[in-house]
Amino acid sequence: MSIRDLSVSFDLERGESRVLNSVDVDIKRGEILGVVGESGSGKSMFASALLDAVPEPGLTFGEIEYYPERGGTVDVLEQTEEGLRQMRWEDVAMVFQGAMDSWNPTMTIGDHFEETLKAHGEPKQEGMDRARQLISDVYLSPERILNAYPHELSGGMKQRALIALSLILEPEVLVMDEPTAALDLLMQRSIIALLSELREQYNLTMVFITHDLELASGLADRIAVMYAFEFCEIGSAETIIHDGHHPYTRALINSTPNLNTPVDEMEPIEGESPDPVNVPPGCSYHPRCPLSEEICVDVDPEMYETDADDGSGVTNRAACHFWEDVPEEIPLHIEGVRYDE
Ligand SMILES: Nc1ncnc2c1ncn2[C@@H]1O[C@H](COP(=O)(O)OP(=O)(O)OP(=O)(O)O)[C@@H](O)[C@H]1O
Repeated sequence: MSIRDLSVSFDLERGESRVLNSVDVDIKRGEILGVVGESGSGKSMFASALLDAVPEPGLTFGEIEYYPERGGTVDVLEQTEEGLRQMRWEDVAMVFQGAMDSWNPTMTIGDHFEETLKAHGEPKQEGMDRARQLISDVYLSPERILNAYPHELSGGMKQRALIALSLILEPEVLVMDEPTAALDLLMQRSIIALLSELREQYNLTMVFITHDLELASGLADRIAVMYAFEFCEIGSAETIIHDGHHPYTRALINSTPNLNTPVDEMEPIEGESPDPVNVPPGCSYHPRCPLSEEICVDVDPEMYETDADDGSGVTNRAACHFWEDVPEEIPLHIEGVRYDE
């Protein structure tokens, strides 16, 4: 997918609320892009905008081009209702935040699979065979799950079943908004491992949205860090965790609690995340940034190339006037522990 100048705004009584501001990114076939940031930074808006599914009365601007494997180009924001309906699920599927609770309590899990197949005109027998395969792929028992009502399943089982359901129409891209929220650590890790396997097995491209940078680093090839409704840094997961060049990225790592961290070494990020109606001028992070100078108040920094290519074929970029000084000025106190190490 190629995303250019993607923005979302709401017209509020107190002014224009720009909850996604001019995001540019290319998502390569087969890659997993993690998007991380504080609560309210615009992550869900980015996810919804990718499917032109921003809640009313939000307006989405910019360009999203999706290149399906069958060839051609789909201009996502120019689709008719029917085009969008087809694209969602069949090309780009999404697991929304809190979707674990969106199962209809009066229907079995099997009914949900059947209904989805029917709504997209897919043959039932073949589709349900695929459902059984997908349910075993997510390490659940097909017979038990298909006949169960949602309330009979644990949170982790519901989430796994939901991931299976999202793949029923064989999408190429899976967008997931906080798919492991509300699950315990062990279950989070097992879902991350599962997503990794599914990517290989079904050749999926994934966008994985989370507030948890460590979790993202265990799964994603590349991580985009969101601050104030924009990407402030993007790079390989390795670079972002160990060698980020934006002060916010490093603050986020230093503020991440780790079981081995003594309480007095934890560093919560001072100040508040911005209000979308009143984003600070210049660099939006300047009011909270320890390196802030006059230029940061006056000039919105461009995305600087911080290292052309760290060997992974990924170019890392950070929107900071002082990106060269950041690693020395803001040391990482808390070594990020990657889940896959
Ligand atoms: N329906 C809406 N109308 C107007 N503003 C909204 C609406 N939904 C969300 N917002 C605002 O959009 C901004 C971005 O919200 P978003 O849900 O994308 O954040 P997030 O990073 O996903 O946060 P979280 O991790 O808490 O879900 C927030 O300031 C929020 O208040």
